[in-house]
This record gives sequence, C-alpha cells and structure tokens, in this order.
Amino acid sequence: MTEQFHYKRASISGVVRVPGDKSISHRAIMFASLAYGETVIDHFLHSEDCRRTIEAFKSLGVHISESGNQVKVLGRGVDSFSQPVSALDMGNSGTTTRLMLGILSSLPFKVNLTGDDSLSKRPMGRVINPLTEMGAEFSSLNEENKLPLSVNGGHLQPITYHLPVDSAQVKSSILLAGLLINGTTTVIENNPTRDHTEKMLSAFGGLIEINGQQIKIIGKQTLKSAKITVPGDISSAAFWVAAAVITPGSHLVLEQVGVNPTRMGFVDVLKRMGAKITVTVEHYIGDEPVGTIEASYSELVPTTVTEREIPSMVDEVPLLALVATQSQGEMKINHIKELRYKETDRIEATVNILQNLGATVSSSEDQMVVNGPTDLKGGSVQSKNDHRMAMMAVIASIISDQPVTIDQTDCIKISYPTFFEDLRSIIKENEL
Ligand SMILES: O=C(O)C1=C[C@@H](OP(=O)(O)O)[C@@H](O)[C@H](O)C1
Ligand SMILES: C=C(OP(=O)(O)O)C(=O)O
Repeated sequence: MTEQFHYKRASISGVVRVPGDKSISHRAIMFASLAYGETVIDHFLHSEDCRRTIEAFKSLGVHISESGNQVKVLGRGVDSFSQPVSALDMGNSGTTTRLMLGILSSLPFKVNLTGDDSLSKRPMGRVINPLTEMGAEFSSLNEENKLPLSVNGGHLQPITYHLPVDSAQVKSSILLAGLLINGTTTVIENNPTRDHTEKMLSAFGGLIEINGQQIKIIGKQTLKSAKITVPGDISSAAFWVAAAVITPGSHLVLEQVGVNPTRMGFVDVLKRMGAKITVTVEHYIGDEPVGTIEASYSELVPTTVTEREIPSMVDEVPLLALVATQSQGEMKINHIKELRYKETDRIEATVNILQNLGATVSSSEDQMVVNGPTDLKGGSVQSKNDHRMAMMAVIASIISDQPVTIDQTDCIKISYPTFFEDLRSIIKENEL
C-alpha cells in the first residue's frame, strides 16, 4: 500500500506502552518449546516475524495456543520434535531462520526452509559455516548459502567459535546448537551483542557461563517451563523517542520498555548529542531490566559513534541518520556495513529516503555522513518493503514541510503491527 503522510505543525505528547520485544518474543517460544511443561508468555509480540517462529515450532509438533497477547507453549523437550511434513516458511525473519538453523542442526532428520524474496537474499553462510564445523549438513537449493536450503542434522560436536561478525543471531544459533548436544560449546564475540538468549536460558533454569566476551554453554541441560512477560521493544520505542526529540514542543513517556544495556546504543548516542532523555529502571523481568523512558524536544549536536556501540543500536541506525539531519553540523556514522545485510541494504535505503526529503546525506561502504540541520521538505520515498525504513520515513514526515508519500507501508506489520494506532494516540495536530 502507498500512503501519504502530512503532519505539519504537529507535536508528540502522551504516554505509550509499546508492544513486546521481537527478539525476546522469538526466544521465549524457542526455549518454551525446548523445555518441559507449560510456559505462559504475556505481552507477546504478535507480528509477522514472530508468527513465523510460532508456526515453525507447531510444524515440529509443539502444541502452542494463543489468546490476545498471551501465548501458551506446552513443551515436551527436543526429543518430542518430529520431522515437518513440508518446508518451514521463514517469511521475512532473519532471527527465526538463523536461530532455528542452530536448533535444527541438532535434530536427526532433514528439514527444508524457505523465505520471502528479501530473506532469500540475506547471507546464511554466517551460521552455516560454524554449524557445518559442528557436523550439520546443508544443501542450498538455490544460490549458495542462501534460502531456500535444507539442513540435515544430528551427531554434532561442540566447537569454540570466534564470531567473525558482531551478530547476536549467529551467537544464539551456535549456543542453541550447543545446548542440544553433549559437551561444552564456546562462543567468543568481539563487541557485545544483545544477550537475550543468555538471559532467557536462565529464565528456563539453564546454566551459562559468561566471562567477558566468552560465553560457554554445557549441552543436554533439562529446561523447566517458565512464566514470561515480554518487555516493550526498545527498537519500537526508538521511533517515538526520535519523534519526540526532533519535533518542537514534544514530550513523551514510554512505559514498560526493555532497557537491556546491550540494546541502549540509540538512547546513549542521542543523549551525547544533547537529547533530553531520561531512563528509569523500575524492575526486572527475569534478568531483563524494564523501565520508563521520557524524551523531549532538544537542540542537538553531532557525536562520534564507536564500533563497540553499533551492535547495541544496529536496527536504529537509519533513525539515527534521520535525527542527525536536525543536529548542528556534520555527523559521521561509521562501522555500519552490517546494515547492508538486513531486510534491504539499509545504508542505501536511508540515504535515498533522506535525500529525497531534502537532507544532505552521503554514504560509503561502511559509513553515512549527515550534514545538519536541514528543514525536510517532503516528497516521495521507497521503503524497499523494509519495515524499519517505512517507519523511519513516517517519523520523517512529522517534521517535513510538505507531504511524504511512502510505498509498501504494509511491511510495518513485520515488527510493529500497531504502529499507526500508537502514532495516532500521541500526535497532536496544533492550530495553524
Ligand atoms: O538476535 C536478534 O534477535 C537480532 C539481532 C540483530 O541481527 P544480527 O544478529 O544480524 O546483528 C538484529 O538486527 C535483529 O533485528 C534481531
Ligand atoms: C533485521 C531485523 O530483523 P531480522 O534479522 O530478524 O529479519 C529487524 O527487525 O530490523
């Protein structure tokens, strides 16, 4: 669907509780399926990506029921899994695919996986290589190391693996494979990536040893069912934080947001730019900190983003570029090559969108350079069917002079199906 947005002179105010975290929702289904007993998951994110994870485990024989935002999973351990009768459809979800490949590698049967056009272009070699080293067999029916592919698992050996890319999906894939086999598997990361797999394992009674950047998991642990309330998704909250910070007259309160330090890069960088943001940790759900974020309109200056920070804000970098169009001077955002392997090439898509709206933005292989401040004038932009690009463009429309036309806005349901409801609840059209 192509839609036009025009919020001239609007401001952002109110209170929002964003939907459940996508990364945590995926992992809750996975660990609940591997555990024994009934797990109840509240505030689950009912998005297209998380649906793929539910459907994949149903196809493996796990009983899963849903009622509103609550999901119940009746786990009977991995030995109860049966060979799916047809290919598992991974849709658009990189997280489902890469984490599932870790689990499927340990199972003694062959499984075929397919995905949509975008997912079929994304690199799977990053998990296929270590899982092959552990003993799994893969065959790609198409281009090498891309979907559609099949995995034939069983008889894995543990490995020690130094991650060649900063990726929580790769780390988690190897840890999940390691959990299901005999012996101790070790993953070493260069820069910290989101640690929801490690934290979720503890919630299900599992043990994991973390020593600096080295993570060790002992295989064949028996997991017990759990009661999980999924914290609000900081990557969804980030759209409203950005909107409040760049839109004059705005003040916003975001409640019950997951504020895990491995996800806080965007907020930390914005604060260094001068943004008025406060984060208050209120309680913990398992090992996950949850709290309130307040954000107000602010005068901004550029800052330097370090390589170590990028994994903690990897999905928010396009939004950061939008915010930088409103800061005083040149901002270089470096070390962002991973953005090229997401649902679309997010460096190229961000530059195209922001340039079309009138911003001064350029890019090279690993970098974006934004010169601000610029008044965005509006125009027609392409989301490339990438949910985060479409939502970034909607936020840009709030500060654009003229209407912004965005194509394929339906893709927003991949991670944030209630995005427009939440937008309507906080956007205040001011008197002309
Ligand atoms: O583990 C996860 O849940 C995710 C990890 C990140 O991907 P990478 O591991 O490829 O960085 C992120 O971009 C994705 O949205 C979710
Ligand atoms: C990159 C993303 O997700 P995935 O890798 O799971 O497709 C995202 O949600 O921005």
